[in-house]
Amino acid sequence: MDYQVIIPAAGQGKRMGVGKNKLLLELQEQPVILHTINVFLHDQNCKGIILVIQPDDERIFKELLKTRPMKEKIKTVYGGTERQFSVYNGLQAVENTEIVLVHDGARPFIKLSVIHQLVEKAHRHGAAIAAVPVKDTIKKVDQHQVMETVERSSLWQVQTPQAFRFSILFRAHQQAHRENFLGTDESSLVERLGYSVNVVTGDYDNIKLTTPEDLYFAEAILKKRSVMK
Ligand SMILES: Nc1ccn([C@@H]2O[C@H](COP(=O)(O)OP(=O)(O)OP(=O)(O)O)[C@@H](O)[C@H]2O)c(=O)n1
Ligand SMILES: C[C@](O)(CO)[C@H](O)COP(=O)(O)O
Repeated sequence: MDYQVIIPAAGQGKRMGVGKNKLLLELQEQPVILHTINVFLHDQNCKGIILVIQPDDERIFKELLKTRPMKEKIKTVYGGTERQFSVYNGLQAVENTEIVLVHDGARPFIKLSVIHQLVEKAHRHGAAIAAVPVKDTIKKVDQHQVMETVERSSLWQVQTPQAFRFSILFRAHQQAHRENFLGTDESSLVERLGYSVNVVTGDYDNIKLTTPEDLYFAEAILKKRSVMK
């Protein structure tokens, strides 16, 4: 089943602390953002990629994409000050698709099998997200004091991709915009409209590169993959 994907890549990478967009850092001699985009470029079911960038990064992203095969699938738009605003800008550039995915540029290890399950679930149910069960014990803490140990059997760590019928996600973003609601993922906007969201079991390798130690994990994942090839 065909789909289009919005890839938000307009963040500042403040928690990575490298003084530039972390998606331009290299993993095995290739910028993080290319690892992410390549997955979708090579997927025949992906009919369009909306890459959301900061104006300051435009020149460098254009240069990176110049030699990519099938680069005509990529449309570039500018992002906003928050991830949600970047995705909203991306949504406005999507044309003619039943299913739209949102996938963080900062998650370069997404697998095609998960993408395809999400697309099918979104087609059938309207909304689907990738997530993995929480592995640690979770506690609520206030000022370094434990308030509560949370029952974890129903807790899942949510990732991207998140897949939706375009009409649902667009409406959810419009409503969030009108009501000044800011969520940390797309699903939270859709949940507010009363839709149920399907959960596809993702992959613990699908990490988001957020803080410096994530780069070590990323190198380890790439190494494991090259050994398994
Ligand atoms: N205004 C923003 C903020 C984030 N993102 C993108 O959303 C994804 C997930 O965000 P996060 O990991 O929080 O990235 P940053 O915002 O760059 O990180 P930080 O919060 O540490 O500055 C990243 O691919 C990032 O580029 C975006 O497109 N526009
Ligand atoms: C959407 C997301 O990847 C789900 O885990 C995440 O919430 C985005 O990251 P942020 O750091 O909250 O912007």
